[in-house]
Amino acid sequence: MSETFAYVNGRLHAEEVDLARIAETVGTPFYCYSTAAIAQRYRRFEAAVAPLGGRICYAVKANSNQAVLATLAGLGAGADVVSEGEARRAVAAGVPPERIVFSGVGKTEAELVYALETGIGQVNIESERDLELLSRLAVAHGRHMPIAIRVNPDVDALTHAKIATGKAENKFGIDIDAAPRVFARAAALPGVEPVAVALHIGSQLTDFTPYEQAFSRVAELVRALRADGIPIRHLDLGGGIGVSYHGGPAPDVAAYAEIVQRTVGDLDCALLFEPGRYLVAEAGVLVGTVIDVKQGATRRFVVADFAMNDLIRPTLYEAYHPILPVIEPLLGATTSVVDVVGPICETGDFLARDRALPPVAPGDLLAVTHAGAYGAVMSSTYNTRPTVPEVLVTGARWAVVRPRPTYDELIGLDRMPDWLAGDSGTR
Ligand SMILES: Cc1ncc(COP(=O)(O)O)c(C=O)c1O
Ligand SMILES: N[C@@H](CCCC[NH3+])C(=O)O
Repeated sequence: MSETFAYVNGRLHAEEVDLARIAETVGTPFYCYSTAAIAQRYRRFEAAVAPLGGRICYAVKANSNQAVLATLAGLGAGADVVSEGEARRAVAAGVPPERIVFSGVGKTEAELVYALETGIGQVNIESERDLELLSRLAVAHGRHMPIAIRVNPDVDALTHAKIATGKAENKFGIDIDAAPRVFARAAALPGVEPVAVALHIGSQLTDFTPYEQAFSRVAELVRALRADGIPIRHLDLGGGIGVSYHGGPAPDVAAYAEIVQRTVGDLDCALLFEPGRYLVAEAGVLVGTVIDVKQGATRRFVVADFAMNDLIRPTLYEAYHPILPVIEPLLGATTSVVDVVGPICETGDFLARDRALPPVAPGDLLAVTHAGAYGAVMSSTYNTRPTVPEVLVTGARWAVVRPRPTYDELIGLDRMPDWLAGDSGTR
């Protein structure tokens, strides 16, 4: 857990704010983010990569709340986006368009037009179709777009299969062996200027060996491209640095920077990094209330008011998130092994399985930690549960940065077709 979440007088705080106080006001469940934790991670990453000439474009997908984006923009971050929606979020939060990189498989024509009209700084090309379409649209709009071509280096990122992106069988990027041909085509096309090689091999990397392999392959490619007369000036090395969900030593960003230096440091390229999880995962907790504690025939269940629709990572990736009581347990309290589950009608609705927890009772507050990345952004309203509100803390101040919708707002998103609405409806 981040050091900015700690027990103070036996109550879990986010910086100087008592989480139980937020719960009284906002109700549960809610996400709570710490500005200090975000800033600390950002500065740590920046200190490691700035000496290499590296810039940071925060991967908006990890947590796209406007207040989080504005916090990171205020620290100097650009943004890595994968949809027009994310680009619009970044711009609205104050990220200058020229500091936005537009990545992603399957960009639509409308999204590329948006990128051109908004002055987005760089588009990362993921296919030959992307390239041809962007060139045509750029010419039609009288624009000139710097591009990176994202290569797929066929490297095993040694992470969960659902979040590995750099193996040949994954949908991402262009096969690295085909890259020289695609770069040559890009150099010949009007409206686009291939200036960078991009890659992103996966998420939640804790062993950095795959970076070493992938970056070495990219260095070889850059030398080959330059020999072909294509002046690569930038490298976009993606994100993926993991965090320690189990509380062990955190993956060391200085060791990562050392690999970057060793593999691509002599290419005289400006470097761009797209960290997401590293900057925000440990900066967030999901707080909920225990509704019930029930003993099944073979297992004991702690049923809380947070669920898989609020934080889907345990269900989707068998991910481990620590869970702490908000009121500190007595020293030496005995623990028992429980499943922490939500109220959703799915067997897969769990936040933790076989977890040793101190005694909890209905009404107690629990905090799921390391929940700042891929938490709220992946939430849904399944079972017609209102999306979980988000709170941002700084020092002793806090604010709701995304309110919980009312049931009327939630249900009111639906529309009745005329044959069901009003007097003429037949039911
Ligand atoms: C292109 C790209 N860049 C950056 C990221 C950020 O990844 P992470 O949150 O693992 O740093 C992702 C997601 O994995 C991505 O797809
Ligand atoms: N959603 C994933 C990370 C995906 C990264 C996107 N490229 C997670 O929660 O771990």
